[in-house]
Amino acid sequence: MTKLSLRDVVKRFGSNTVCDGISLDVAEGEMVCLIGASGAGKSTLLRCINLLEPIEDGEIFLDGEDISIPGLDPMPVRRRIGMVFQSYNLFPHMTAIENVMLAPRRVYKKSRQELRPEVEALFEKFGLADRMEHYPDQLSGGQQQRVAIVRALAMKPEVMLFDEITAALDPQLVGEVLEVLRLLKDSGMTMMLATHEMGFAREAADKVCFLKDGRIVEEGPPSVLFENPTDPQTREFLARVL
Ligand SMILES: Nc1ncnc2c1ncn2[C@@H]1O[C@H](COP(=O)(O)OP(=O)(O)OP(=O)(O)O)[C@@H](O)[C@H]1O
Repeated sequence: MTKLSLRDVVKRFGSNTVCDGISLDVAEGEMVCLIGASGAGKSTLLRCINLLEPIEDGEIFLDGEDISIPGLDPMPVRRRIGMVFQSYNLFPHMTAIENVMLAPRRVYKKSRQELRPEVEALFEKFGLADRMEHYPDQLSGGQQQRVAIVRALAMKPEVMLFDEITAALDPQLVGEVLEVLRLLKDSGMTMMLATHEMGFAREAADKVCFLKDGRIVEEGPPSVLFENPTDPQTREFLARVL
């Protein structure tokens, strides 16, 4: 079943067309990786889906419902579509678990006692059970990013968007964050990633989209896109990065 559907999405910054008519379907439980050179429009597309950026044209559907109608309250949509960024932005004066419980306490008006069992289970699931009471500066970058993912999951989203979440990490910490993505995929989460981690996209994605100048130039399963791309621009990009 299609969970997320983009139809001819156009996003401009002034005269710069950053998403130039993007159409894409993401099925329930699917992991879609957006790849492409810096400036291709990957981050902007994710930000449009999460309604962080208004779009100029086109539609975005979540479970068949148009979420891109101008003037629509973005907050209920953002509860359903979680997003994690390159910078984890945890509050430094709060422990990991307090960081994670903050939004659900405020948004769902739940008490710490009510939230704690489910939040602890998330920390456990992602290998952070012994880090719950640590402050961000007591955690490695990889652990902080995993806490940021747990924080997004605590809102019980139906779709997760990840924008270059390993780009700021030391290479030896990338693997533990990618492992979290694998676990999430195995648990059935619908996910979209902007990534430069070609090895991960190749091995874990259901579908890979190559973006160039705000357009999807080629899309398909990694076995086709990486092994036998039909588009010359895709071939040229892959030859450069692989
Ligand atoms: N808030 C903004 N205002 C003006 N231009 C912007 C804004 N955000 C992004 N852009 C422009 O949109 C284009 C696409 O940027 P975007 O960050 O989406 O690319 P990307 O593919 O995610 O690149 P990267 O891999 O470096 O993250 C760039 O030309 C960028 O300068």
